[in-house]
Amino acid sequence: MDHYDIIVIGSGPAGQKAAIAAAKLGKRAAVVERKHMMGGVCINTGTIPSKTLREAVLYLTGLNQRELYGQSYRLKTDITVADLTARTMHVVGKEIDVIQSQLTRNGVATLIGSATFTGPHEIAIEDATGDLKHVSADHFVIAVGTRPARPSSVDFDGETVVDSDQILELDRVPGSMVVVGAGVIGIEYASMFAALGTKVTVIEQRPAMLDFCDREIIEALQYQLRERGVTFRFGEHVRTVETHPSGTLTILESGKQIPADTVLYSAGRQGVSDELAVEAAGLTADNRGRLKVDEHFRTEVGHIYAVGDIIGFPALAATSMEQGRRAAYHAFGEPVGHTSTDLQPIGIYAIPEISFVGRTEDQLTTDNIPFEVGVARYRELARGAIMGDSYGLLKLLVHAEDRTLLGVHAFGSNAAELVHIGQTVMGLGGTVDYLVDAVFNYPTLAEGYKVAALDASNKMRAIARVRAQGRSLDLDVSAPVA
Ligand SMILES: Cc1cc2nc3c(=O)[nH]c(=O)nc-3n(C[C@H](O)[C@H](O)[C@H](O)COP(=O)(O)OP(=O)(O)OC[C@H]3O[C@@H](n4cnc5c(N)ncnc54)[C@H](O)[C@@H]3O)c2cc1C
Ligand SMILES: NC(=O)c1ccc[n+]([C@@H]2O[C@H](COP(=O)([O-])OP(=O)(O)OC[C@H]3O[C@@H](n4cnc5c(N)ncnc54)[C@H](O)[C@@H]3O)[C@@H](O)[C@H]2O)c1
Repeated sequence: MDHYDIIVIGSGPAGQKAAIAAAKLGKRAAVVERKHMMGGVCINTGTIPSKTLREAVLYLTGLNQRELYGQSYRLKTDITVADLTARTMHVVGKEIDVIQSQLTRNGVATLIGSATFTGPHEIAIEDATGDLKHVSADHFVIAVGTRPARPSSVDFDGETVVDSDQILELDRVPGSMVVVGAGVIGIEYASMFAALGTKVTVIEQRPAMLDFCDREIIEALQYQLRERGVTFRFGEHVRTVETHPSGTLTILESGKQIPADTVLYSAGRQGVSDELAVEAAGLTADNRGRLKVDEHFRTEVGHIYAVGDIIGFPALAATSMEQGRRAAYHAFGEPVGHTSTDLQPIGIYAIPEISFVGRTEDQLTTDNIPFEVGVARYRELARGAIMGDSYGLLKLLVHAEDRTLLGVHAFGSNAAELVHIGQTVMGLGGTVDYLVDAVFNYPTLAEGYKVAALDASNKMRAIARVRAQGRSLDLDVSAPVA
C-alpha cells in the first residue's frame, strides 16, 4: 500500500492549496479527485463558470455600454447558449490545465477516483471502472466541498427544474425563470438571466435578501434588478415545484402558483461528507454534512484536518484556499502568520457587483460604535463617466473618535477589485486621514477613496466646529459683564 505524509481529498481551492503547501515543505503529498472534477466545484460548476458566464453576458448584451451608446445597444441580438458556453468552456479548460500543471511540477501525486475512509489512517479509492486502491497517510485534509441541496418536494429534471450545477447545461435562454432562494447564487444568476432578457421572479423565504450586506447597497441592487424586470417575492416559502409539458409551476406555502419556463433552485448547499464515510475515521458530520474544526482546522481526530466549504461559513473560494494552506502548515509544524477573519472581503458578482470588507452601518449601530459615513458616487468621478457607470458608489465607515476605517462598501463596476484598497488600509490600522492625504491616479475609480474620505472628514470637522462654537458661546455667556 502506498503511504504519504499527507493525503488531501478534493482538488477544489482548499485542497489544491493544502497539497501544494505540503509539497513546498518537502512532504510527500497526494490529492484524490474524481475524473472530470479536477479543480473542484470552483472550477467546474461554481465560481469560474458562473463568473465567466457573467462576463459573456455583459459583453454580448452590451449592458455596460448602454449609458454611452443608448438603451438599444447590443453587441449581438438573439444570444444563444452556444455563444455563452464557448467562453465558459475555454476558461474552465485553461484553469484545469493550470491546476494540473501546478500539482505536477510540485510533485503532488494525483489519485483519480472517489475516496472513502476505511480507518483513521487509510482510505480506499474507487476509480471509474470500480477498481479499488488502498492508500494510507500520516495526515489527511478533507476538502470535499458541497453539492446543491435538493429537497424531495422538488422534481429536478435537469432541463426545466435545475440546480446551480445543472444551469450551465440549459439548452436555451429561457423566456421566464423562477429563482428559488435570494442567496448569493440565486442573485448572481437572477442578474445574468435578467440581463439576457429573461423575465425573472425571485422567491425568498426571509423578509429581505443578502442581509449581511450594506442595506443601502442592497436597495440599490434591487432597484437596478427591478428596472430589468425582476420581480421579488420576499417572505414566501416554496412548498413544491411541478413540471408540466408546457412549463413549470412553483407552488408557494401562501397558495400562490408561479408559472415559468425554467426554475433555478438555489436554496443552499449540503456538505458531501456522507460520500466519504467519515465515521470510519472517527468523525461525525452535522445535519448539513459539515465537519467541525478548531482554529487550526483540525477535526476532533487530531491528524485529520477539514477545510473549505465542508466546514461551512464563509464558504468562499478565497477563504478555502487560505484554510488549506494553514491546515498543511499546521500539520507539519510550520509557523503561519495571523489573519483576521474581520478583514475577509466579500464579493458578490450580481449585475451590478457588490463588495465589502469590515462592518456594516447596522452592525456598528447595534454595537454602539460611533461612526461617520463618507460616500463617493461614480457619477462624480471622471472614470465613472468614461465607463458609463452613473449608479456606482463607494462608502467608507469611519470611527468618529479614532478615525480608523471600520468598513468599506462598494457597488458598481470593479467593486470587487476596489475593496482591496480599503482592506489594506484597515489591515494596517490606517485612518481616514491617510486617504485624504494620498494622491490617486486620475481618472480612476480608486480616486473615489479620496473623495469619500474627504466627505467623511468634512462631516467630522463640521461636528467638531459645532462643539468648538458651543464652547466659545459658553465662555461668552460666563464672561463677566464689563
Ligand atoms: C454557482 C457558484 C458560484 C460561486 N461563486 C463564487 C465566487 O464568485 N467567489 C467565491 O469566493 N466563491 C464562490 N463560490 C463558492 C466556491 O466555489 C467554494 O467556496 C469553493 O469551491 C470551495 O472550495 P473547496 O475546496 O471547499 O471545494 P470544492 O470546490 O467544492 O471541491 C471539492 C472537490 O472534492 C471532490 N470530492 C468530494 N468528495 C470526494 C471524494 N469522496 N473523493 C474524492 N474527491 C471528492 C469533488 O469532486 C470536488 O471536486 C461559488 C459557488 C457556486 C456553487
Ligand atoms: N460571489 C460569491 O462569493 C459566491 C457566489 C455564489 C455562491 N457562493 C457561496 O455558495 C454558497 C451557497 O449559496 P446559496 O445562494 O445557494 O445559499 P444560501 O444559503 O446563501 O442562500 C439560500 C437562500 O435560499 C433561501 N431559501 C431556502 N429555502 C427556501 C424555500 N423553500 N423557499 C424560499 N427561499 C428559500 C434561504 O433563506 C437563503 O436566503 C454560499 O455559502 C455562498 O457563500 C459565493
